[in-house]
This record gives sequence, C-alpha cells and structure tokens, in this order.
Amino acid sequence: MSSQKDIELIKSKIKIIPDFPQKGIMFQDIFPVFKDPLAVEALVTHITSHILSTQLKKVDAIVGLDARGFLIGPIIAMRLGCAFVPVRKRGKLPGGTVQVAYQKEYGTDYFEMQDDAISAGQNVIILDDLIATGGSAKAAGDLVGKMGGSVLEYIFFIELTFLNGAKLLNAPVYSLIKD
Ligand SMILES: O=P(O)(O)OC[C@H]1O[C@H](OP(=O)(O)OP(=O)(O)O)[C@H](O)[C@@H]1O
Ligand SMILES: Nc1ncnc2[nH]cnc12
Repeated sequence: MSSQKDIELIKSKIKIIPDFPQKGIMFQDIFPVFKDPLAVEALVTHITSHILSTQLKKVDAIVGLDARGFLIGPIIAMRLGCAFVPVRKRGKLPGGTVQVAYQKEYGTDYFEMQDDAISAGQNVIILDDLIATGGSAKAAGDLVGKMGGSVLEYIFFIELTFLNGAKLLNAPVYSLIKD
C-alpha cells in the first residue's frame, strides 16, 4: 500500500467526538484504528519506514508516553530491533525513578521514567498518539535529557497544529495527520 493510502486508511478510522471530556474539546479517538488489523499494520509500517528512511543515527529506544503511546511503541521498537521504554504518570513505576513536573489544563502533573530506562549518550525517539499543547511531549523530552539521552525526533499520529505544541519541542517533529 502506498504511504498516502496508509494515511487515508488510518485517518478514516479516527473518530471525532465533540465536547469530550469537556465542552469545546473535539476529542480524537484513535482506538477504532485498533479494531482493524490492516490499519494497525499501516500505522506501524508507515512509522517504521519513516524512521528507517530518515534517521542517520542508530535509534537506541522508542520512548512511549502513558497511555496511548504504549499501543504501538513496543511493536515499532521490535521492528527496529531496539528497546521500548515507558514514560508513566506519577506513582506507577516501581524502583528508582526520575521525575519532571509539567503543566496540564488544570494545574501541575508529573511524568516519571525508571532511572535505568536509558543510559547517558543514548539516542531515542519519543512517540505518542497526539500532540495538543505539547506539554506532555516536552516533559518527556526533559526527562530524557535529565537522564543524559538525546531526542532524535518526536513522532505523533495526530498533530493539532492550531495549538502550536511542536514549537515547544527542541527536536524535529513528524506527524502523520495534521489537523
Ligand atoms: O500536548 P498535550 O496538551 O500535552 O496533550 C497531549 C497528551 O494528551 C493525551 O494524553 P492524556 O494526558 O489525556 O492521557 P492518556 O493517554 O492516558 O489518555 C495524549 O495522549 C497526549 O499524551
Ligand atoms: N483533542 C484531543 N483528542 C484526543 N486526545 C487529546 N489530548 C489532548 N487533546 C486531545
């Protein structure tokens, strides 16, 4: 399947739900993509091909964001032959962790990574389903930096361009669907 057809198939599965979880938000529900194995294959193949055709450096890990970044992160890591490591919301990871605070719509939240998740000098790609304000992705990038890693690229299925979230990030951003 061509790359454009992949994107059209994935786009056709994403459902827009107005006023969820609160009035004024057009919620982009990506779970219907996962009801169709061909759409999941298209998503995984498209992102893997993008990484293989653009990255000059070896990717040491895919860093997936809690929770929707966990859906295909491990599959892409397996295809690339690299590690998958999670960024989780506070209090979910056992053992030693590294933490950063970030701003959500209502107040402050915290992201954590296990302190041995990546090593100093490693190159990672941060993956999530969607970038809105960019606060979550920036916090994940800050965590990677705190551990001595470098972010090669941020990858999203969907970018809400009107919120300018990509401007917060200090590595290239690739989004399949720009809204
Ligand atoms: O760019 P931002 O404004 O930070 O928003 C984007 C984040 O919001 C959603 O996650 P959410 O925090 O709702 O958690 P979930 O994946 O557990 O539903 C989405 O999956 C991103 O991680
Ligand atoms: N519009 C939206 N749809 C789905 N997830 C989101 N996270 C932040 N904004 C969102």
